[in-house]
Amino acid sequence: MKRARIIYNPTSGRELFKKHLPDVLIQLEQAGYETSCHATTGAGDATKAARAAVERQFDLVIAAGGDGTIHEVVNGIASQEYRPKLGIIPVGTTNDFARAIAVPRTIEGACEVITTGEAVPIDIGCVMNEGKTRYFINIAGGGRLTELTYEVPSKLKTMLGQLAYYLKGIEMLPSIKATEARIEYDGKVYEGEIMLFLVSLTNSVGGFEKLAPDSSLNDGMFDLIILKKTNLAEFIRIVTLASRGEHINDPNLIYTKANRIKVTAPNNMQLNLDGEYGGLLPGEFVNLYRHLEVFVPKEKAEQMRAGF
Ligand SMILES: Nc1ncnc2c1ncn2[C@@H]1O[C@H](COP(=O)(O)OP(=O)(O)OP(=O)(O)O)[C@@H](O)[C@H]1O
Repeated sequence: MKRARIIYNPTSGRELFKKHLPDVLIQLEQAGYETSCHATTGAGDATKAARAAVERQFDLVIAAGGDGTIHEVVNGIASQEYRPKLGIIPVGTTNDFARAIAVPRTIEGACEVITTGEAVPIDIGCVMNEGKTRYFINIAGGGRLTELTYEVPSKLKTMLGQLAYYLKGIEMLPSIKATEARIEYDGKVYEGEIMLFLVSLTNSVGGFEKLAPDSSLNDGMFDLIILKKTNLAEFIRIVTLASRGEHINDPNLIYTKANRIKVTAPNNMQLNLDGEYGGLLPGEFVNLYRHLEVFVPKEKAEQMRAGF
């Protein structure tokens, strides 16, 4: 029998996962997995639990939580030589990664993807900053706006879900200022004031499903977005365009693919990794080609093979 380890965050989203755990265990048992569980206790615990699952050579690690939990689990696995397959049960607030790999946002549906879907290799982002190596699965970014994701209190997210981010975004608008940065990408350089930069692995970021419309999960390339300095009115106009995927040809924006990206910023720019604080820049980003096998629905696996 194959062995699976569920790492779940009991505080994720609307805090519903634990109630469904017996059903999940039955579904996995029927699919041939002997399964055990770990409930996370706080920040960083999912990384430790994932590392322990690697050491114990589990075949499958299931991250049940929001993007923060998935991020932590990936950070426990990605640096290791033996990497168990990854399953996702999205019970968080935004669940960007689940949306990007077409995993349904019901517990039963997500479990079915693990039991009847296909494990496909996908790219993982790696960043070296502050003398550490960290990994991300969805997006890295810098600039004042990207800091709002970890300024939204957990209680507010439990109560309001996605709306909490929008409220925080509106509250922050007047304080969004441009910052100096130098961004080197595959031999090219942009230097100047920017509102934000994003290094994306998927097309689904912060609830914006068309932010990086050309992104592919397994082409070994990041989608790099640099938003140059704008005034507030321009900024709001571009965000509105971005919600419809119509921003990429805007002259205030650079949108390109790159495999290696180096960012330096003189003013202590913070790095956001999958919605979590990821230390200070400078940093260097490398795309790890097809580094981790993740369960996706069969149709999605076929699409990916066809190059979508
Ligand atoms: N027992 C716990 N109590 C409090 N916080 C926890 C606990 N376990 C994990 N955490 C922290 O909660 C953070 C956020 O969790 P997670 O991403 O799963 O849910 P979310 O915030 O509801 O969703 P999203 O990230 O999609 O907005 C994790 O990064 C982790 O550090």
